[in-house]
Amino acid sequence: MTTTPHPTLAELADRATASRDRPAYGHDALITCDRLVRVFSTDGVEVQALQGLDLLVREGELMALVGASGSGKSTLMNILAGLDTPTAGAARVAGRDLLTMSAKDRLAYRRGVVGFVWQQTSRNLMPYLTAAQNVVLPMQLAGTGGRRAARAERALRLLDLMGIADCRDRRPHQMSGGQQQRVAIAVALANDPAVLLADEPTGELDSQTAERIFAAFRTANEHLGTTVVIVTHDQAVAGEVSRTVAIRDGRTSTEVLRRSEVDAATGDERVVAREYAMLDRAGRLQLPAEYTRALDMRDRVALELEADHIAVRRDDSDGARRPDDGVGRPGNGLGGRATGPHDPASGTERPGDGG
Ligand SMILES: Nc1ncnc2c1ncn2[C@@H]1O[C@H](COP(=O)(O)OP(=O)(O)OP(=O)(O)O)[C@@H](O)[C@H]1O
Repeated sequence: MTTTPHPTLAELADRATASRDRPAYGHDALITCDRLVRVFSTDGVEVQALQGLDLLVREGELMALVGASGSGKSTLMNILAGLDTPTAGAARVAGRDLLTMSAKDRLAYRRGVVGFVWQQTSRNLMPYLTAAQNVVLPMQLAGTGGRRAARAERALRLLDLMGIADCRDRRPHQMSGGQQQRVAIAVALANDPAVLLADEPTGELDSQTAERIFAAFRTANEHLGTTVVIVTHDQAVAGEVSRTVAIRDGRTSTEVLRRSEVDAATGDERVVAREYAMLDRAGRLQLPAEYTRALDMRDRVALELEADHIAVRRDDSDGARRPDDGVGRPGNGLGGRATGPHDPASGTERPGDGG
């Protein structure tokens, strides 16, 4: 639609209808985090663990979340698991509003809608129960899975799917760390959850075992259709999924999408990975620190709208030119706009903080 400086009433009505009919943010996603904020206050000090995080996960996805220590990954996982509540923003999982759920709904959510696997193998399983009994337990608590024999049968099927049927009568201390994590995945799947959340599930394991755990998540995703979100530091795991979302300073910053491409000439299949920056609904974008450093961009940059892209250039205005600049690169003067770190339109953002 073209915009005119003085729209007619009819044009205004058309615009209003167009924006009303536009689907809401995340309307078709299984997980929607919309400007999610979580502030912790301890001893009068406030920590903003999540600072307006946006994330959409579609049904049936198997994706990874990565980020430096303290970036907010566990905080997000605890919220999605229904163990913690956000301070502000919106979070919906499989149609449940995580901010307004009652205590009763929250319990039902934790038992039936999400399953989780934690890093510490000991946190996932009851030490005095066998593998099969551990898998039956969530069904007993939720009153699902039918009669006793049906629950036992389902437990065995899940252990079999995870490739550890032979461990069914063993207690956790009689299994390896990798076997325990695969039992933990079976436990998390017991009530057929919509989403499986895993926080560093391979953190305590060697790389070969980690590979097997990842294969178990893939099996759950492919055979049962479960949506899987894995927080990981493990580059190998991150490299195996089709989408990796990076969290930085409590916000989603970049996304890597991988897809297979067949080389037209040789017929060989290869995986192509491409990194994207996240553009939020206020139009904010974080530039990678290595890009801004390479071009010595700081404080403010000049933007130019081109036919199919937006150019971001170093601020070469007279006031900003530094003695060591050497070559000046004046903009073309066609509609260039400089934005600063405190542009009123962008709130209090620091573009590309290098953190
Ligand atoms: N219960 C809490 N009380 C106070 N601050 C907290 C609490 N939980 C987390 N934080 C703080 O919130 C920030 C994000 O923490 P979080 O555990 O989510 O990070 P993370 O990305 O999971 O880190 P790691 O990879 O080390 O587990 C950190 O600064 C952390 O110190």
